[in-house]
Amino acid sequence: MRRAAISVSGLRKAYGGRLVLDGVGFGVAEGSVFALLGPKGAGKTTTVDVLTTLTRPDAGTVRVAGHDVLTATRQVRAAVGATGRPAAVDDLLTGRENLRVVADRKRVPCGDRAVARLLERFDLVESADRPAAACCGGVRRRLELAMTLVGDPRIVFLDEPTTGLDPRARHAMWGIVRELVADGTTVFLTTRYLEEADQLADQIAVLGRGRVVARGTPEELRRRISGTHVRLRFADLYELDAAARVLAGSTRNDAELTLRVRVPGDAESGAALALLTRLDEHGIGAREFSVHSPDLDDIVLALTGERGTGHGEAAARRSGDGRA
Ligand SMILES: Nc1ncnc2c1ncn2[C@@H]1O[C@H](COP(=O)(O)OP(=O)(O)OP(=O)(O)O)[C@@H](O)[C@H]1O
Repeated sequence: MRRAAISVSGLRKAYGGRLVLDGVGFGVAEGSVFALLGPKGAGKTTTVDVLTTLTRPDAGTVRVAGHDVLTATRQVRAAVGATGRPAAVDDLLTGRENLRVVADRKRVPCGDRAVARLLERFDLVESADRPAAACCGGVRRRLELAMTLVGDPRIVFLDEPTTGLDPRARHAMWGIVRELVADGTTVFLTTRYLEEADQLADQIAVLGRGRVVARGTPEELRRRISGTHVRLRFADLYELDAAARVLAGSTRNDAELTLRVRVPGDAESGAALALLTRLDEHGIGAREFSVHSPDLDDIVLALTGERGTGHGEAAARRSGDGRA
């Protein structure tokens, strides 16, 4: 069992009489990736702010890197790096200068060498001497992350690290997060993309109405709402009838000539193939098939009754077509 990098229990925080966090609790194992998901205004940023000592909790116990955030603020700050306000990129400075400013603030020994290493590691050498304002989104995000990692913090907080990035830059960022974890860093992530949490997180906590409403691995969460289904489309009503008889319990749509079949959330990759094989054994061929996984909106809605912010962007949707 790995040690806890972060442990939170009974965390409460109100703003002007409005309770934002109402007894939040979770633990994050050292060297793991933890994702905090929740609809807009659920309190994700407030939680991160408490964990990084930017905001004082009203009640509860919050320990980060073994230190209490209220009584050992300095030690917590020395152990963590966070994207967002404290590491904000200065547009007028170059990437190298931005990194140097953070290194000086953190009193990192041999600052120039540390900066050069980070530029190299984050593929920022080419753009190092350009003003940050002239850099594209992916480069800026890498710079922001590099600034977060000045001084080699043991715990890194990433607030929506890939929002607004194109798929290539997003995948590059995922690679960086994986490298960090391979080096033993603990990553605390907030994201609106279920796919991102899926790809990166060992554990996910869903915040809703000021509480953690669900916790588990991405697969465990999927299973809880069991929304995964396979959709099969047939050439005509005759085939649809035959398939519906074979796949008892499926939902049919005569107008679209489709069958919708629920599958366990943890077996989706083989689910379509298994269904197609079963139909084939009865001499039935499907025109098209697609596997639909629940997205963040589905999960948040199912668990909290609140609509999330993913707008379906996060849908982990795989589809294919072909005859069985
Ligand atoms: N400094 C503050 N003063 C007053 N209210 C605040 C303050 N910070 C946050 N809030 C309120 O607390 C609630 C939770 O905000 P928070 O930013 O933590 O949510 P979030 O889950 O990060 O949302 P988002 O996805 O929009 O970033 C919101 O209703 C917000 O308006």
